[in-house]
Amino acid sequence: MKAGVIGAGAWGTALAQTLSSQGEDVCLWALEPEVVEAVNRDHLNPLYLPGIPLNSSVRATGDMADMADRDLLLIVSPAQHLRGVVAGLPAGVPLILCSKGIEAGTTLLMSEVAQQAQPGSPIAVLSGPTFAHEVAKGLPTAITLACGDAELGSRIAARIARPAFRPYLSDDIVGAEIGGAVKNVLAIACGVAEGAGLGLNARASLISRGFAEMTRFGLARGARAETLSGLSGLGDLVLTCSSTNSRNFSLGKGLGEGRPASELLANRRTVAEGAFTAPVLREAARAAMVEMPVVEAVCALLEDAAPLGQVIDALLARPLRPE
Ligand SMILES: NC(=O)C1=CN([C@@H]2O[C@H](COP(=O)(O)OP(=O)(O)OC[C@H]3O[C@@H](n4cnc5c(N)ncnc54)[C@H](O)[C@@H]3O)[C@@H](O)[C@H]2O)C=CC1
Ligand SMILES: O=C(CO)COP(=O)(O)O
Repeated sequence: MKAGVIGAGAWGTALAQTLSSQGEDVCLWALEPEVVEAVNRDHLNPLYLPGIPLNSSVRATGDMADMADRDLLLIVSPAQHLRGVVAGLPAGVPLILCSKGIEAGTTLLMSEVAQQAQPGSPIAVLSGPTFAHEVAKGLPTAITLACGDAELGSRIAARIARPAFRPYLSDDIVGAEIGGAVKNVLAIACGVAEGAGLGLNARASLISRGFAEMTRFGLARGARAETLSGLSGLGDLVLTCSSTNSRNFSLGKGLGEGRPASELLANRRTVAEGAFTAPVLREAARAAMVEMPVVEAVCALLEDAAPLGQVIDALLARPLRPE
């Protein structure tokens, strides 16, 4: 069994570590030569997953040609790079998409992008409440594995499951993807509430009303409600909206403290996907006639379109309505 992991950020490295823990031959593709060197020489990824010793069986490469002999590929690039990355892969190999986002310019989900870039490759989506450093340490984690082909999904689930890493199978790819993409934007909103000192009631309201937005949008795009209330939707929303371990929550916290988005986003090495997803989600929601006021508010702050106080006041002044 030879798996390839494409993308050696925190999540790709954690997945490579988990997979390699039970005899899977794992080859990890990294963009940065210094990551390739550090993984192969020191069994560390100090750039993206500092302080976690990696299994010596995780081998890194900077050459996509090394993926030619892999029979399973996990795609863990930032969402906006997924199209380019997938286009360079060998054809016909099952792809597990682990990136969370919606493509700018097309408003396509990652599975739709991958289908365009590699039309012959079977696709599954892996998404859920999974902080990379916890998974890499072997802490207990449950995650959704969505696949339209039940037999392939079962085989992949059995192959990637580990004693403390439990995939739950679903056939709702769209639902799994929408939960993961939307929760990142809502985590920015919850971070804003934290940074601006709005209190825990405000955070709970944002999680709950944000989940209503996620559900409205998901249903409009063909997701199933039970997927959105599962690990890849509500589960990941709760995780990401409650901890500064989340890059999206931390970004929001900075915005809530009054720091400009341009400063918070400049020169960062790690990805806060919600910042890229927010305007694309707004565009897709407007096109589908779905109201997403929390998402609209996050966009206004990211675009520096209105002062923080005004954005908060506008949300609070919305007409009263039934829950
Ligand atoms: N970190 C986490 O706990 C989790 C992350 N994810 C998702 O996984 C995806 C990757 O995130 P992380 O591993 O956290 O990334 P990261 O923030 O740790 O690292 C950034 C990654 O982007 C890559 N990158 C930068 N420019 C690129 C380019 N031009 N082409 C291809 N790759 C490029 C870097 O090589 C690096 O792998 C994101 O969509 C994220 O939402 C999903 C679950 C958990
Ligand atoms: O997706 C994640 C956890 O499931 C990671 O969240 P952040 O990208 O906000 O750090």
